[in-house]
Amino acid sequence: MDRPRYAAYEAIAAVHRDDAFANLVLPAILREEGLFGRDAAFATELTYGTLRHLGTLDAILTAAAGREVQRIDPPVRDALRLGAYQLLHTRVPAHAAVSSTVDLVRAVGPGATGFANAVLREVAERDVDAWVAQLAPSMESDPIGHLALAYSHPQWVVRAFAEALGGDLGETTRLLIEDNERPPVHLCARPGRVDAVELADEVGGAPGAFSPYAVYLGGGAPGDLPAVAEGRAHVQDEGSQLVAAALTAAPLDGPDGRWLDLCAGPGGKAGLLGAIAAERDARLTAVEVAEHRSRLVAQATRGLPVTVLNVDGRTVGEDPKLPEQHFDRVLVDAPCTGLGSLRRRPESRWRRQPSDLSSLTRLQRELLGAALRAVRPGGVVAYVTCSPHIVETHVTVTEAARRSGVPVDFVDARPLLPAGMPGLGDGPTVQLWPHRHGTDAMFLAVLRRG
Ligand SMILES: C[S@@+](CC[C@H](N)C(=O)[O-])C[C@H]1O[C@@H](n2cnc3c(N)ncnc32)[C@H](O)[C@@H]1O
Repeated sequence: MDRPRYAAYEAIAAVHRDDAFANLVLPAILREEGLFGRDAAFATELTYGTLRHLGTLDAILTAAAGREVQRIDPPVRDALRLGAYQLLHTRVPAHAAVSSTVDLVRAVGPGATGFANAVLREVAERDVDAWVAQLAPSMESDPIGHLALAYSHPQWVVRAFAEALGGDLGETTRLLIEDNERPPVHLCARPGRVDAVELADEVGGAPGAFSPYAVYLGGGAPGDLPAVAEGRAHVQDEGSQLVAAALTAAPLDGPDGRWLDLCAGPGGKAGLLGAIAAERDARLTAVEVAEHRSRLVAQATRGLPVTVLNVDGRTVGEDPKLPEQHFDRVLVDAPCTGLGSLRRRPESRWRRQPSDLSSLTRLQRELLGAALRAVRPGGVVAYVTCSPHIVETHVTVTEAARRSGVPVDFVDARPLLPAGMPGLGDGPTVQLWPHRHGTDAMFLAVLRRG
């Protein structure tokens, strides 16, 4: 059997059968199968592409099979998804996509080879645009339903994006298209260790458009880079760099040596904040509730002026290491739905549910409340999410500030980002976007305690 396709099938099946994460399970499968170079790249493209386009593929397979895709045996269903992806989204010739999928079905669901052959031949009758035209509701009658099917996102996610974009469906469409692209790897050149231009030269990449620390990697595995192994750089989306650096750019009167990161795991932003703290004689306390993630924070900040605490961030005022009114700058990079980084996690759009929002927003409010207790009068708090969902952004910030009983003012976050950055809106908060900035959709609100 074709090994790259088998590897892709195994990864997709593990995501659906075992709730695995594609970015973790696929590298292990590629190693087991001994796949490198072009074969590994092909298997990766098939896996990620199939998972991203799953919603549209399933609608097409349902029509082609004449029965709900959910009623097809799971191994055969995943093989068909992989075959349909090749037919509709790659340059693989139709006969090769069909015959390799039938071979796969012979191994994973032997009774279904005739069925698989017939369904894929039906899928191959049209291209993806013709299928969408046939199956999606019209843009006029049901724009959210249309965009969801055409660009393979759940309807509730499309609705949330459209709302955060002020109802602009043209921009929403550009965002959905961007979510289906393979995102480039961004590196963060750690200040004091390496300069972004030097790092770009060293790794054959290009300096980032906005963050002074960002380098866009051209290709290759970032884990193999000496700069990453030696702690001069780490992998981090440019948007994450910008919002972490914004906290350190907020003007402050008085002392500026005690910084706090209340949700630090696995340590990307703590790594950047720690490197900036080292240059400014400050010290960062990095809090993470999950033990294994707090160990990752310790690894990510080795050699930097960072103290890692494996405690619940909501214990400010109870834990003697987290006194109230003590810190000058506080970051709350809150747990969230992650709807702003769907490009990087191909299966996550199908896993997340609107029902996740209520427990997450409660936790977000409590953590931001704790941050407002931890910061000293005159100090600043940055609230960050990698989600643009307004319930996790504007609603959480407004509610947490209102309930905190602490006097706070919004600081305009736009001047805390590099000069000349386009598309930052009317302030005082900032929402970054993949289709506008090439970053994850990070949200940033900066509050100053009165
Ligand atoms: C969005 S992630 C933070 C990412 C991190 N700042 C970075 O840049 O690598 C949120 C983190 O908050 C942690 N967390 C969740 N609840 C927490 C709590 N009550 N106290 C402290 N950390 C918490 C999660 O385990 C998770 O690691």
